[in-house]
Amino acid sequence: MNLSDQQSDAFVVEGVSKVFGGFRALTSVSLEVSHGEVRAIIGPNGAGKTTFVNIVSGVFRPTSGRIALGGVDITSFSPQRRARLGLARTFQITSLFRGMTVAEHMELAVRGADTSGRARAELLELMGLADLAHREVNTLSHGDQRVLEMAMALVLGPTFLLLDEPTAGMSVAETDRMIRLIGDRLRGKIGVIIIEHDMNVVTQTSDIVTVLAAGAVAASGPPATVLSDPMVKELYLGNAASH
Ligand SMILES: Nc1ncnc2c1ncn2[C@@H]1O[C@H](COP(=O)(O)OP(=O)(O)OP(=O)(O)O)[C@@H](O)[C@H]1O
Repeated sequence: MNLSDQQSDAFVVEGVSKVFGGFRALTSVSLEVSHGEVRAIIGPNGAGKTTFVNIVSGVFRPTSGRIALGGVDITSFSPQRRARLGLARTFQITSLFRGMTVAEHMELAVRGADTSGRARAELLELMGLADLAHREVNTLSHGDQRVLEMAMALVLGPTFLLLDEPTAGMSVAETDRMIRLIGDRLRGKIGVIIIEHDMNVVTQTSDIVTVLAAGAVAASGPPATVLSDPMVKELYLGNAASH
């Protein structure tokens, strides 16, 4: 894969490696996510998922390799500059402010950009949060808080959204709602990269699953194929080394 050959609206990771001290956390990871695609990244503990998220979002620089968004090489861009180019993200740990309302969080999320209050209200409506606009966030359920974080990430109209374990800590009903939001509201409209442990979520939301193991891509393909692959099952059972 060559950055100059890529589809211009795709998100491209090309030969990315990351070394911490003497430890190689990622080894030549390459993937390409199309606009409108939902891509799940899975892998057992320690596979390199968090390192991957931090590199994609601009928290870490890769030791080698490149990242491009919409034909622009963003490898050296800060998280803020990536966001301005259309790459939004949510975090594993919730990052809301107690005492502030849902609507105030949406204002905070636009960071002074020229967006209308009406557009923000429509987004809240779309995400099922309209009735909660004037509630303080600490009075919301965990599920509503996570959906608000997603709405905040969407407020500037990103072309790609990175979701870091969006269903972590959710009840079954909350998880089902998140699956519907990703499937109905995001899929086909923007590119989504979802880091997820729940295979039910992966199966129901993603077009393609990429499996990371020991810092490298071990498999990639449609969820039904990848999740039934004996090698992938063994990775999760922790006995891949015996084969
Ligand atoms: N800052 C760091 N310094 C040294 N080693 C690190 C650092 N960050 C991560 N690692 C190592 O890199 C490997 C991959 O870690 P990473 O957190 O990316 O995996 P993960 O797939 O997110 O795991 P989990 O699902 O358990 O969160 C691990 O062996 C980890 O110990």
